[in-house]
Amino acid sequence: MSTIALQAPAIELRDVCKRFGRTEIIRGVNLSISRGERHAIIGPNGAGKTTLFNLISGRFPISSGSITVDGKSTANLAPQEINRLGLSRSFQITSIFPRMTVFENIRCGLLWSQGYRYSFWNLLGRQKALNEAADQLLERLKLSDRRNLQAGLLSYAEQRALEIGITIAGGAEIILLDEPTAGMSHSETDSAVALIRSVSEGKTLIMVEHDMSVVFGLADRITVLVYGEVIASDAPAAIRGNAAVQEAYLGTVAA
Ligand SMILES: Nc1ncnc2c1ncn2[C@@H]1O[C@H](COP(=O)(O)OP(=O)(O)OP(=O)(O)O)[C@@H](O)[C@H]1O
Repeated sequence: MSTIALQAPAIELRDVCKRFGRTEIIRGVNLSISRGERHAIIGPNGAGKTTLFNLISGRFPISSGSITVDGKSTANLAPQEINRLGLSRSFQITSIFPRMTVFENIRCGLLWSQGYRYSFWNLLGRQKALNEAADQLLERLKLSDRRNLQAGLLSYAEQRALEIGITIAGGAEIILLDEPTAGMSHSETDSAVALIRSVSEGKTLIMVEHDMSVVFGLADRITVLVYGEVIASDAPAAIRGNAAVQEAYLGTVAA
């Protein structure tokens, strides 16, 4: 790896715009996220947070501007190619396989990240190293005792934990989590925060989250998006004290 690449931010967006038809949803976003940073993107409903994730992860092409992951341009790259640059994302809606066991879901995440597809399942499923890696990950997720249960039978919070596991299974250095604690009780949220803290240790974490206790408890830096524009990007204390942010967003939620 070159020195330039070593110094590059994990993610950099320059003047990124996204239009759907004539509507401009993301309007000239500049954002630089350092390696190892835990970064939260907050803002009112419809501000464009998920769209931003979709642009970073390559689900949608940008209309103009540029995005780099680890110093490399993602222009014209498919989501799986961006994934191979070391970026992995979760979705707002759970994307687990409900009829497969918890163990099989994790093993699937590991296989997928290694570039294999389901047709290789049986052949590779016997591999001892793969099974061991899956079991280790289940332990980190505190789901070992659910190993052989159909994933669809897990509690909602456990399903979200499993999803985080699938997201990190490939060892990605940059993890994008979309509303990881949505729909959870206080105690479930506390467990999810502990899990996210542990799995993102030493990695770059970017999350979209509405729960301000999660945001202010986890993030090193917070970006506030309003109507597709960044109105502030700063340390949590500065965000909390920012009058424009208070007016546009924090005044309306418990922070
Ligand atoms: N594929 C699409 N086609 C057209 N419009 C879209 C598309 N995806 C999102 N939008 C619009 O872009 C705007 C931003 O949506 P987005 O889901 O990114 O907001 P958000 O900040 O994540 O909101 P929330 O907090 O409610 O999840 C919305 O007005 C939405 O209707």
